[in-house]
Amino acid sequence: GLGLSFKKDENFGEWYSEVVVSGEMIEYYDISGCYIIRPWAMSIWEIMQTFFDAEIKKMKIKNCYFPLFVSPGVLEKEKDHIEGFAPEVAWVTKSGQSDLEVPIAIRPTSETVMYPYYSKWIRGHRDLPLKLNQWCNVVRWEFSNPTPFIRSREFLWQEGHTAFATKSEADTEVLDILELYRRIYEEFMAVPVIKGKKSELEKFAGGLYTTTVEAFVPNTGRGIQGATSHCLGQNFSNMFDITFENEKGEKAKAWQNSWAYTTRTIGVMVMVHGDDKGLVLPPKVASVQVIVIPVPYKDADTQGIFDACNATVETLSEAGIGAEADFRDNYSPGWKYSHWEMKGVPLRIEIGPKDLANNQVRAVRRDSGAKIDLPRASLVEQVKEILYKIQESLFEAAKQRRDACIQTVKTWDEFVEALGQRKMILAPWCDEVEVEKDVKARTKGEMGAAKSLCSPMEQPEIPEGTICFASGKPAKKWTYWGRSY
Ligand SMILES: O=C1CCCN[C@@H]1CCCn1cnc2ccccc2c1=O
Repeated sequence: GLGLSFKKDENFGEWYSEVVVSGEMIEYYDISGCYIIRPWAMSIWEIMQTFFDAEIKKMKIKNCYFPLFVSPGVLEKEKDHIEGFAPEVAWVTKSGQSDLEVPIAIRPTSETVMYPYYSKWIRGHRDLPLKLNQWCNVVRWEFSNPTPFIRSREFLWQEGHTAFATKSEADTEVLDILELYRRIYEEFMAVPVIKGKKSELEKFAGGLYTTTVEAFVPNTGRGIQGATSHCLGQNFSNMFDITFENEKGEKAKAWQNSWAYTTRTIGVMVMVHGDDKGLVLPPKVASVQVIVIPVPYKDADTQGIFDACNATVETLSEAGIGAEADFRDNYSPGWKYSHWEMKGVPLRIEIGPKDLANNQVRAVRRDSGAKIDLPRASLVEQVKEILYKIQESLFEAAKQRRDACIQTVKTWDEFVEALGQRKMILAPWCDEVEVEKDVKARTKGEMGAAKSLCSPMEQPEIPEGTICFASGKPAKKWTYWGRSY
């Protein structure tokens, strides 16, 4: 088909909606906020899942599966945890023609589903640590503008729920998992993220503290929460009576964590790397890393060209490279170039009569458009090297674009100016909830208010006497602020 009708830098929202469909990742569905995840995106989810699942297995975390349905009594057990979220809970009220005696909730998250059983299973300190994870879907009936991958009423995620005898074990795991989330973004998606801690206002209200990896979308100037790793403290073990007899024979409350990343990761990757020709997939998450296109010329040895294409796919596949050929004879080479560029395949290999004669192939990089002639003799090493370079340069380019959007400020006026320039703003803050609420109130507008994104784990030095940009009180920490998704 034809190219995109919207340009990324001119109509970002329309560009995004179009590119996920034209790139064959998403099909729109007749229920608002719900999307079909097609194989081209599902394969990315599976590549990340394979990595993350292997890593948590190394940490002795076990997979399980709890029911989708939540009984109301248990869901509403924790008032302040649920109050802000209640409007998003979807309920089953009928089966067939008849009403259910009691409506049943569909899980928006699984704390209340799982923790009554944690209480039952955890008796003594030898039952700890209990570390479970599940790969599943969750439903949150949100009403703010639905966006494929970024904000949908049903999404896929993993949710880890762990219980420990001591706080220090929980604190350690929170950061171990956060590092895995950083790796998913930076090593696989080639998207730079900032590790940090959420403010009291922005954290998960049911927990003790929330850590996060924050990404940024330069085109919209909005931060986006990439994944979260919460320490729940003993809040839920108090609520659900998850106690154990410690070594001294005393009854003690478990220390818990919960952590998740979702299919939102795919949307962030599309937003950061995509361009006006379509998706741009980092090689690490591309199921097809190399697409081989035959370029026959009149009757010049067409079979020889096809054989060379097959041999190229064979050789690359044997070396563990995701390679395919497009032999469809009802499409021209030019059409195929555009098609596979739209799908974001990192590297294209063209084989025409000249290439055949010179025993070489013509490689074309999706990210830079660079054309490179590769002798067949050293094909595998060269392709591996090029894929490695594509991965690295995508990350470096994204990091440069993101860093160009960061502005450090000291005063309110500088803050407001930077916000107007759609920046991610690093400011010294007094860390008071009322002041954060005040910043939100003072920056309200049709673009949405500014909020705190995170306080980076890597804290720059705060010179003596530094005052908070918003309140003038003594600053306690450097914090990133901005508009967000
Ligand atoms: O993030 C995570 C990581 C995985 C496990 N859950 C935590 C916290 C979820 C917070 N949350 C988010 N939306 C909700 C929507 C409806 C009901 C409850 C909730 C809710 O508790």
